[in-house]
Amino acid sequence: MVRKRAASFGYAFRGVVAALRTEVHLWVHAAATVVVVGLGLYFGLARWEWAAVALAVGAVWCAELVNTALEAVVNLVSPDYHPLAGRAKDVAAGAVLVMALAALVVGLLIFGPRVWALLAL
Ligand SMILES: Nc1ncnc2c1ncn2[C@@H]1O[C@H](COP(=O)(O)OP(=O)(O)OP(=O)(O)O)[C@@H](O)[C@H]1O
Repeated sequence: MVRKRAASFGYAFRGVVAALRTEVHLWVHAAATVVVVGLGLYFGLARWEWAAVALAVGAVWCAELVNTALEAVVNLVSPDYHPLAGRAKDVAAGAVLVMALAALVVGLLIFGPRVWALLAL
C-alpha cells in the first residue's frame, strides 16, 4: 500500500518534469514564482498574504498542468483538424488565462501598494 502510494507520487513528479520539458509557459511560471517568493521575502509578507500568494501561484501551475494534459489527450484522440478539438484546447487555454488574471489581481493587491511606496521614495 505504502509502496503503491510512493509510486503514485513518483508518477506525478514525472508528469511535472515531463511538462517542464515540453511547455515553455511553465518556465515562465517558474520564473514568476521565483520573483514572487523573492518579493514576498523582501517585503516580509504576513501569514495570510503568504497563504493568498501560495494559493494563487499553485492554482496557476495547476491550471497550466491540466491544460498540458488536456492538450496531450486532444492530440492523441484528434491528431487531425477538428472543430471540437480546437474548442477543447481553446477552453483549456482560457482556464489558464482566467487563473493567471486572478493571480495578477492577488499580486497587485498584495505587492502593488508596497512597490508603489518603494518607487515613491
Ligand atoms: N486538432 C485540432 N483541431 C482544430 N484546432 C486545433 C487543433 N489543434 C490545435 N488547434 C487550434 O490551434 C490552437 C493552438 O494549438 P496548440 O496545440 O499549438 O496549442 P498551444 O496552446 O499553442 O500549445 P502550447 O501550449 O504547446 O504552445 C488551439 O488553441 C486550437 O484553437
